[in-house]
Amino acid sequence: MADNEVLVKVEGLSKKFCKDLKTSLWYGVKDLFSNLRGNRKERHLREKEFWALKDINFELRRGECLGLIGHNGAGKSTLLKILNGLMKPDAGKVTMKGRVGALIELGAGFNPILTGRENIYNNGAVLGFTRAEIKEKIEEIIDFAELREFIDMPVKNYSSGMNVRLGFAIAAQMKPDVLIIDEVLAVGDLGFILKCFKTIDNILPNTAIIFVSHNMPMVSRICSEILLLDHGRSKFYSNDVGEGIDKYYSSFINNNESIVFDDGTLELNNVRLLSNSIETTRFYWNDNLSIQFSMKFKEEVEVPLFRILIYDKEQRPVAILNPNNKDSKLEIINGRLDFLVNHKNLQLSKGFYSINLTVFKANSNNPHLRINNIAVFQLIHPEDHFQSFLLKSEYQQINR
Ligand SMILES: Nc1ncnc2c1ncn2[C@@H]1O[C@H](COP(=O)(O)OP(=O)(O)OP(=O)(O)O)[C@@H](O)[C@H]1O
Repeated sequence: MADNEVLVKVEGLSKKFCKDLKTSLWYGVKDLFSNLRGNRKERHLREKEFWALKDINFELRRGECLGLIGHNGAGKSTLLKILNGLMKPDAGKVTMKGRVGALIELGAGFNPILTGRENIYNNGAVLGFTRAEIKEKIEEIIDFAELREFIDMPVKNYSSGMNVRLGFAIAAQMKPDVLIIDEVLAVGDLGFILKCFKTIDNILPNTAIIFVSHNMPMVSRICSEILLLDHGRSKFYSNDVGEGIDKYYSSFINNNESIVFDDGTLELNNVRLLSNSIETTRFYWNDNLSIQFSMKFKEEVEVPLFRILIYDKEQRPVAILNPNNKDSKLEIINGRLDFLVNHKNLQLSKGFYSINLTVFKANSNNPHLRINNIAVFQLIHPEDHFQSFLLKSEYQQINR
C-alpha cells in the first residue's frame, strides 16, 4: 500500500440532535414513516433541533495524526461515534480503509463480566483478527498493559486506569490502519502516558490516528494536523497545529478581572499594558513590557508592596516581577498612586498570558487587595514552544 494513501475521508458530514426527549421521540416516529415512504432525510432543522456537527470535511493519510479539539459540547465525541460506526450521520459520507481500532470512552467495547484475557479475544475479533492471530499477540498485549497479575479478573473490577491500559494495549499491539483515541489517555498515570507516546511514535508511520483531547501539550506533541470544532462547525483545519491551538486558547480568554480579596483601603482605577510607550495587548518576543497602574487610596497608608504574577493560558504561574522596594521611590500624592512597572526584553514563549496582582500592606504579609486577571496579553513569535520561556542566546565557537 502506498505510504500517503488516504485512509479516512469525511465529506460534508452533518448530524443533528433534538434538545428535548419528547420532541425527539416524536420526530423519530415521523422520520420512520417518511423513510418508509422513501422520502429523503430532512436536511433542515425543525423546532428544538440543533446541528451537533455541520458540514465537516477532512482527509487523513497513513502516517498522519489529526488532533480533534474544541470546547465541551463542540461535537468531538459525536464525530468519533460516527467514524466508529456507532451513530449514523444525517448528511455526508465517511470512507475508511483498513482495520479500525478505537479507544473511545472508558472501557468501551469491554464486556464487564468477562476477564481481561477474554476481552482481548473479543476485541481482537471485532478488529477482524483470527483467534490464532490474537493468540500470537496476547502475551505482548498483557505485558504492554502491565496487567499480568490481573488478566484473569473480570474487567468490572478494574480501575479506570487499568481499563485504559488494556484498551490501549489491544488497540496498539493489533496495529490497526486507523486508530481513534478519545480523551481516555488522561486517566493513565504518567508512566503509562509516556509509554503511549512511545507506542504512538512507533505505529504512526503505518497508521492514521485521530486523537481527541483537551490537553494541548499532548496534542502538540502527537498531532500533525488539527481540526478545531466550534458548536459543531469546523473553525480551523490545517497542518499548522500551533495556530489551531492558539485559536482554541483564544476562544477561552477571560478578560474579566475578579477581586479575590479587598480590605477597602484602595481602589485600582486603571491598568494599561504598554510596549515602548504604546498601549497594546500584543507583544512581540523580546519587546519591552510596561504595566501602568493608577490607584486611589481611601485611607492614609504607607506605599504598599506589589506582587505581580504572570500566568499562562492553562493558569500555571510562569513568572513573577520583582516587587517594589525603597529604591522604587513610589509616592502617594493626594491619595493617588500612579506608576509604571518596566520589564525589558520579554522572553516568554509564544502564547496568551494573564496578570494577577496582590497589594500587600507595607512591611507585612497581609494583603490589602488581590485581583486576578487585571490584564491579558498575547506574545507573538513564529515558533511554538511549550516551555514557558524562550531565552535569547548566542553560540560562540571556541578555537583551541
Ligand atoms: N444522543 C444525543 N442526543 C441529544 N443530544 C446529544 C446527544 N449526544 C450528544 N448530544 C449533544 O451534541 C452536542 C455535542 O456533543 P459531544 O459529546 O459530541 O461534544 P464533545 O465535543 O465531545 O464534548 P466534550 O468535550 O464535553 O466531550 C452537545 O450539545 C450534546 O449535548
